[in-house]
Amino acid sequence: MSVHAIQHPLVQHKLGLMREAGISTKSFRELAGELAKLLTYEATQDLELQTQDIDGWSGEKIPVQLLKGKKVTIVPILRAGLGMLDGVTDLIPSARISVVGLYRDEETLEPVPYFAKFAKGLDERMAIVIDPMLATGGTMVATLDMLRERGCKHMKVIVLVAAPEGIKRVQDAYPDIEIYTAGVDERLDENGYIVPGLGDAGDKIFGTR
Ligand SMILES: O=P(O)(O)OC[C@H]1O[C@H](OP(=O)(O)OP(=O)(O)O)[C@H](O)[C@@H]1O
Ligand SMILES: O=c1cc[nH]c(=O)[nH]1
Ligand SMILES: [Mg+2]
Repeated sequence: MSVHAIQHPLVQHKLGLMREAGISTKSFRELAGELAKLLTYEATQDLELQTQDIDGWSGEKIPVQLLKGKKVTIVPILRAGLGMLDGVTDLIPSARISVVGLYRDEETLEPVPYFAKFAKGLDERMAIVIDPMLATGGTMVATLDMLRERGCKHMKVIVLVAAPEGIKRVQDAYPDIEIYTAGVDERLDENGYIVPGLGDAGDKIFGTR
């Protein structure tokens, strides 16, 4: 598995703004969407192209490079993953969307699933799982397990911030998966929050803090 920690100046700037303690819901939400878009650009660099002849403006046939039409499903993890969804669909507008709902139990830090609705034909699709936070990794591994159980063979992960502990947990369970992130942070605190992190991303996106 590779971890792609994107160093692009726009990515680092936007991530820096999101870390500000007093950030408004509006700004946090906007930045989450913008970062999701930039990370999607990075995560789709290996999509295959094929040459097709089209009618050009001059009346001549011209060869152009178009996407080969790999089927994609985007998988937002409720709630916080919804804050990234528009950014991803801006770049992959024809993708099917599979939604999973899991929350992290505050005491045990283990994921509790409460919703799942998947696109058809997962065995033929690349799944891009989106969630702002990869903390202990429990939620992400549970989501990848659900996809794998339904036949999905090609999965990628986009998170805004990842903790080393979460990366290791995903890596141990899914050695081949690629993770795209704006930041690999230092550690988890005693409550399982990423430090320096972003705080509770779901609460900040939905304004429920
Ligand atoms: O890596 P983990 O330790 O499993 O933690 C990460 C999960 O925790 C947060 O969700 P939360 O449980 O707060 O739910 P929410 O999106 O509804 O706020 C976050 O959005 C991830 O889904
Ligand atoms: O730092 C963290 C960890 C889990 N969930 C969050 O929203 N933030
Ligand atoms: Mg939350």
